[in-house]
Amino acid sequence: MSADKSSVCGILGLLLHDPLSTQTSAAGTELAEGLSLLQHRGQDAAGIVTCGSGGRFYQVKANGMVRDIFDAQAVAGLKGWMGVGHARYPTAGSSAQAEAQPFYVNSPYGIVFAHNGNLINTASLRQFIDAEAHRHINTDSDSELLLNIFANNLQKTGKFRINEEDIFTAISDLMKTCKGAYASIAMLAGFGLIVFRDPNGIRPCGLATRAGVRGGTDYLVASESVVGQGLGFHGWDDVKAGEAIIITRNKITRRIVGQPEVLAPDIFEYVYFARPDSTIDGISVYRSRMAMGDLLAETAKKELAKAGLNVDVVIPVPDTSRVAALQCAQHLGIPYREGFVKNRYVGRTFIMPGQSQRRKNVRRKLNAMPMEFAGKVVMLVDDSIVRGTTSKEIVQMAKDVGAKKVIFASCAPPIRFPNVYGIDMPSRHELVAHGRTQAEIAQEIGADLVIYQTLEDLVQSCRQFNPSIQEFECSVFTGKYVTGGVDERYLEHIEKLRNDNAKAKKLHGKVQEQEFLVEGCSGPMNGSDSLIGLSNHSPKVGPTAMPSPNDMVGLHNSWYGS
Ligand SMILES: O=P(O)(O)OC[C@H]1O[C@H](OP(=O)(O)OP(=O)(O)O)[C@H](O)[C@@H]1O
Ligand SMILES: NC(=O)CC[C@H](N)C(=O)O
Ligand SMILES: [Mg+2]
Repeated sequence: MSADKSSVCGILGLLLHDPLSTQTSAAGTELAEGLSLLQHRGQDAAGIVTCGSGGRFYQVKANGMVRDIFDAQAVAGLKGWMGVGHARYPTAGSSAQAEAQPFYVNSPYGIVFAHNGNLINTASLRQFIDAEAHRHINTDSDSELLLNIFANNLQKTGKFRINEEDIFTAISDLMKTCKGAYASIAMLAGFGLIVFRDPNGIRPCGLATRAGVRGGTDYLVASESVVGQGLGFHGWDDVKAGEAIIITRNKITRRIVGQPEVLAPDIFEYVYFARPDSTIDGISVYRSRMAMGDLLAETAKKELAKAGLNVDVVIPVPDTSRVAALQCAQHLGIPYREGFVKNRYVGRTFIMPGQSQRRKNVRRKLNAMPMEFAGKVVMLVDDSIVRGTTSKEIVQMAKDVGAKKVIFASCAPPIRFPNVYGIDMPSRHELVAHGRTQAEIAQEIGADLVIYQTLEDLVQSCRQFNPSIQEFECSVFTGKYVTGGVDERYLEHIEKLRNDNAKAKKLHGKVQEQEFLVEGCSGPMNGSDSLIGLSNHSPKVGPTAMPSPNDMVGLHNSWYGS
């Protein structure tokens, strides 16, 4: 993962009570700010859609980083009192701009939709949507499918105006049909926000409130609590597994609609994805990483004694592992040193399919300080070893600057299986631990010894802060998928999508698509874009591309503010 940093998504929803905000870009401004606090979750594309007077939607979305897409001009066009945002790293379909979120469908009622997660039964859903629901799906994105299942369930009521019961029933039916992970936010034109989390609550999502500027309550929904804190919201509350929440200007209604509602949050959020200053399902990410360091130290003590090694210094692999490495060093009573300095100005290298490019990128990103390594037995601590690209390169760098011996310790157990719930883990054969013993992994990355956290200790690092959580989603370590229903055919399918060759091909396709756009033709469009023709696509190519806000053709809506 080192080349792309994160490979999950961030979702965000905001509803302001202030009636005057209908005419301003107050919500759009805060959404852009909030999205920048979720940037670590996905750097491929970002989008915001707001809803203004008359239920009209305004949209800005593009490939690239939040700060590049949402400049003052873009934000100024995002008018309205509520909105939805998304920062994307694709796990299904491609990274084409047409698959950037939020998605939109005009029928019924006008729905905007953002999704974090991944569906595992897309083939049968696609068949249903096509053959039975007769709805058009224009991309390979699973999120567009999820939106259309939701829209179809609402449409089935046949009502001009739906009520809360109808919405809860639609989501309950969706949860029976859609398998996989989904933390989702839907915005109904002129009405409000609808939030739901799959029956295992695999991906994180919570909400918070604050007093509105002219009275009433403002609502925020986001993947991580850090957004609430950053925007001045209080009382962070996680959406429960299988829960659906309807938020309007005047009221919030919550109900568990999914079965079996066994919370099993993805443990990798704590290991790597989430920001340390977030709390997810009642567990501080920071504290869980400290605990990972403590428990890793216990395992390290045993393994080092077995190998007859005495460590001189503990060095983290920046950034994520710092918290755990410091704690591990303290627990072992061994000095902690920042032996690697990270160049924080190396931006994301836009989609890196090749292994050689990834390796170069590690060297560009990290630099070793010789005095911390020379003549020493060093223990490097990282949060996880995925492909082994970072560890291999880093071990070599440590040796190049004179380390006597290099021990590599991981806060997570060996990763041997792909993730199917919204993390773009590489294909099995690209995982360095797949089919290798611990000794073989050490040999592969060039370390004198590799130490892994046990799964039991990793679970304990998180669970001790919220013992009510009975289960965590740990399939990347165990191959056991919490939802069931992941068969070998599906795994083969995602392997084909995720291996380096496939990504290289996609990249090629993307370049072609961009060239296509330069010539002024339209690329693939998602639902809404078919209404607004080309305007969703930036006429420019490259990271500086900046779309102008689009006035999406919204239905005139009498729910609010028309
Ligand atoms: O085995 P690999 O395939 O190399 O992947 C594992 C590495 O990737 C991540 O770091 P990254 O540089 O993405 O982010 P960070 O700065 O948050 O640690 C993670 O923290 C590991 O260091
Ligand atoms: N990482 C994610 O949550 C991605 C969401 C969705 N599956 C997509 O590919 O756009
Ligand atoms: Mg790292």
